Amino acid sequence: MTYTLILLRHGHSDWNAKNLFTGWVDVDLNDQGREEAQRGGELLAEKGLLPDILFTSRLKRAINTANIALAAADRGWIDVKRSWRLNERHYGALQGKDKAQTLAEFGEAQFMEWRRSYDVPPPPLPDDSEFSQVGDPRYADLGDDIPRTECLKDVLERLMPYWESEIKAELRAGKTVLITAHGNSLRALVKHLDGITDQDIAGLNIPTGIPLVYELGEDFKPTSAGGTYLDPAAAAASIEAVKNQGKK
Ligand SMILES: O=C(O)[C@@H](CO)OP(=O)(O)O
Repeated sequence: MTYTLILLRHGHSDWNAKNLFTGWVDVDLNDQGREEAQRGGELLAEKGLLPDILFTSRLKRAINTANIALAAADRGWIDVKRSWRLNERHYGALQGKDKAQTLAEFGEAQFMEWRRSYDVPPPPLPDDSEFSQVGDPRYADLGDDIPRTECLKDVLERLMPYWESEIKAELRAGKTVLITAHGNSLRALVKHLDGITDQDIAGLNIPTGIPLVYELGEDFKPTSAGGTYLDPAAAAASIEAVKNQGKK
């Protein structure tokens, strides 16, 4: 008996196109992102991988990717659970900043430490910043625990309780689970699933809009390390593009 878990990173947003750090800022998909979501859903339908339940973050680029993909697979009716624990990593004071300008200003080592190190968060975002989420009603349940910045380790720590209690329960019940989330929240989950080291996770990037399927054993370990992208060639090209963000 294996469990089927499908991970889908949202398609391109307006801020991906503008090359800005996004984090918890609620930016919507652009036309390219909507097309990616449509293709993602078509791939699911082609392979007969039909989700029974959807988990998303509370951010509209993930919510809308899921809506479009599930409509394309005629699964728009499945139950949905949303959590801030699946949100993108809070990018702290980098939210809203241009990636190329940040690279030029701080140099490659600092830029990559902020982007991809496991345990070094960017400086915190002041509460009065236009890019802060403090006071946003959708995070009222977090009170003053709402993040002001996060490193990948912080994301893993806030994601794990949700994975353990909510997501695993649906897998255990035999449901095909779709998680539609973000580059860094999915990197955290993949790190956990594949047992990737704190060092090696720096080199792992998740492509936009391409379903990544994991078959998990009863111990929730992948039967095939790294899972399977439903369009491997498109995944490889997108991974390269994500890796090189900033170098434009
Ligand atoms: O800006 C962000 O929130 C993320 C994902 O788009 O960027 P990065 O890949 O640089 O971590």
